[in-house]
Amino acid sequence: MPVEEFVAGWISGALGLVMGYPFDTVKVRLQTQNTYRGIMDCMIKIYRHESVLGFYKGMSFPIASIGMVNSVLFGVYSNTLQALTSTSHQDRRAQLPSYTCIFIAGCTGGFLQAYSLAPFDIIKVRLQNQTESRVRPGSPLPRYQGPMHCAATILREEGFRGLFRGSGALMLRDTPTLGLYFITYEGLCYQYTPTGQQPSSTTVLVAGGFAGIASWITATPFDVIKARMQMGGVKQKAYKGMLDCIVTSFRQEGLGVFFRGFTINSARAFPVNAVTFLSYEYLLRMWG
Ligand SMILES: CN(C)C(=N)NCCC[C@H](N)C(=O)O
Repeated sequence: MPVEEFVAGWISGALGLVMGYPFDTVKVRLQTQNTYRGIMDCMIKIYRHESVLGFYKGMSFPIASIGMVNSVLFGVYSNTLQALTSTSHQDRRAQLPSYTCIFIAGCTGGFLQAYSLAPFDIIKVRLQNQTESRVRPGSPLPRYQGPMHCAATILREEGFRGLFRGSGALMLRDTPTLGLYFITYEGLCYQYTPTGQQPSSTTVLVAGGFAGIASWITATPFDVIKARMQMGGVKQKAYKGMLDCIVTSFRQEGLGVFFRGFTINSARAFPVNAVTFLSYEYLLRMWG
């Protein structure tokens, strides 16, 4: 089993994360809180009340964890494709496997990444949703004082299953959309690369960026449900389950609720995934 895809996936995932983290914080706030009038209002409020550091709340932990999760995604994708088509990463540049195989491999990677992501993602979302400004002497402490404290609090108050709150929605979000993610990436690289050559850096950047946009556009409705389920145990009314979350959100806020964070998700997706795929390809070529 080629392991370099796992390592390259890890590093490239961490680089992509840093690139897109401020967008991600704004997105999570828009999806789960009703106090912001839009992207600009949210950004201005975060900056005023929490300084530039507010955009990076909870980032140290995801750098390591998202790297690991991305390593599961890219490693499982590549190894599944190899098992399905008996081709290596290099062979696949000369002859594109069928889109069905790419889709199945992407969905398999997406399914497994969802469950490895769930406990880390809930911690990220809860920390990003803390609106307290920087801690000053005398000011009340935020509910969670860091990723470890957040994990321990969830375990204590909500049990082990609490760490997997929203994981069903996360799986529904990631399985099909990651199939689409890899189809878009491989298809665009193949289309714009002369036969037998490696895709240029520009092609990889653009194909990676568009793969990110295509997948996040389709992922947004379940992304909203997932974030709300994850926050369900904190301030908002607790949902009885995913269906209750969908129905209640729709009844109270209309169809538009499922597209909350759509613009920022798409804007974030391009640079994050352009950087992720470029560093991934670069590392594999360096080791290849
Ligand atoms: C639509 N979905 C769930 C994805 N495309 N997931 C892959 C993650 C890629 C990158 N770390 C990112 O956060 O965009």
